[in-house]
Amino acid sequence: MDGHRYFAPDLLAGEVAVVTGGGSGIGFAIARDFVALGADVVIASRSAERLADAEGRIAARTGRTCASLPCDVRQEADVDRLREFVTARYGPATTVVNNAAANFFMPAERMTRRAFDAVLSTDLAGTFNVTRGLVPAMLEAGRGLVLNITLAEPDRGFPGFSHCGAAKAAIVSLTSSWAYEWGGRGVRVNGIAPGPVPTEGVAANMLGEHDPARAFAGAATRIPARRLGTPEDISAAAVFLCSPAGSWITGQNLVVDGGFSLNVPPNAGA
Ligand SMILES: CCCCCCCCC/C=C/C(=O)SCCNC(=O)CCNC(=O)[C@H](O)C(C)(C)COP(=O)(O)OP(=O)(O)OC[C@H]1O[C@@H](n2cnc3c(N)ncnc32)[C@H](O)[C@@H]1OP(=O)(O)O
Ligand SMILES: NC(=O)C1=CN([C@@H]2O[C@H](COP(=O)(O)OP(=O)(O)OC[C@H]3O[C@@H](n4cnc5c(N)ncnc54)[C@H](OP(=O)(O)O)[C@@H]3O)[C@@H](O)[C@H]2O)C=CC1
Repeated sequence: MDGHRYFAPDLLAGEVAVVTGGGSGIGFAIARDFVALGADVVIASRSAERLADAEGRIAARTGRTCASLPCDVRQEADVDRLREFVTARYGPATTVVNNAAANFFMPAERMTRRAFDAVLSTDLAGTFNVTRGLVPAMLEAGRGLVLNITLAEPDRGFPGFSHCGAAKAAIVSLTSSWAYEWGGRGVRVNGIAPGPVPTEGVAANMLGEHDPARAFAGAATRIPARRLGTPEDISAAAVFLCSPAGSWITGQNLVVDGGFSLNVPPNAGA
């Protein structure tokens, strides 16, 4: 079920959106639904093969095309190329979704500096690089949107994934600072904090030796809504925040998690 069926078909017409990590998981759903709702979309990540496959799947599902460009968000030169590509193809970006991320299980006492840097440079510096590259044109135009994919309450920590927790906490802080600094110039900045969504990225990088099916089933029992999230749950919130319906919302970190972050015991209120 695609999230776009809840929205007017031309809701995002006129928007030029860049979705990093748009070739897989949550980013793919956001890109697909933005395309379906009339936006011009460029998906960007490292793997050209993954991007080409995603472009094909988006065209098949929506009947509209998008564009893609290989881009490592850690590299400022790649982001410069991305800005030039988007501008030549569709005009300056009006929306950026900072979704690309890296994360893997690693006990804190075993974490090397290289492992820490691998995650911080992708998640935090990547979000900075892409936003810094694309926002000046938005400020010049007097309109724009930045949407960061974050984590619920990252200041409470993320045991086993402390590098990712630190990066996401910093991104939530950037969300507030940017929203304040750019609010008067027509640029809104928000976050979405997803709860557990069983993507391939999570299965491949976050579960260690655990069997993914068992781990996901166990996680579902700890969610008040009694189900895991879907990429469509997250893309529906992204569409809302990036549409005119969200025009007075800025500086927020919207938690979309079926109540997971409430820490309600599985049988409470049942
Ligand atoms: C139940 C529901 C729950 C649900 C839980 C709900 C909350 C989820 C919150 C967030 C979820 C996500 O972000 S999910 C997104 C997951 N997706 C991804 O991670 C994208 C793909 N990831 C990757 O490509 C890689 O993991 C990535 C880190 C980027 C690799 O980058 P690099 O190529 O620069 O890194 P490398 O040079 O290979 O390695 C750098 C160092 O990092 C270490 N390293 C790299 N990958 C590693 C790995 N998988 N496991 C251990 N260590 C790793 C290496 O050992 C190196 O350290 P040395 O050994 O010292 O040299
Ligand atoms: N799934 C979940 O439960 C949760 C996810 N999140 C967040 O949601 C977002 C999406 O996660 P999800 O869909 O699960 O994971 P995926 O692994 O599917 O997505 C990660 C994407 O990031 C891209 N990427 C990784 N490194 C780079 C890089 N250096 N430059 C450009 N692109 C890169 C990958 O593409 P490529 O390999 O081609 O570069 C991939 O498409 C992330 O920000 C994640 O932290 C937050 C909370 C929960």
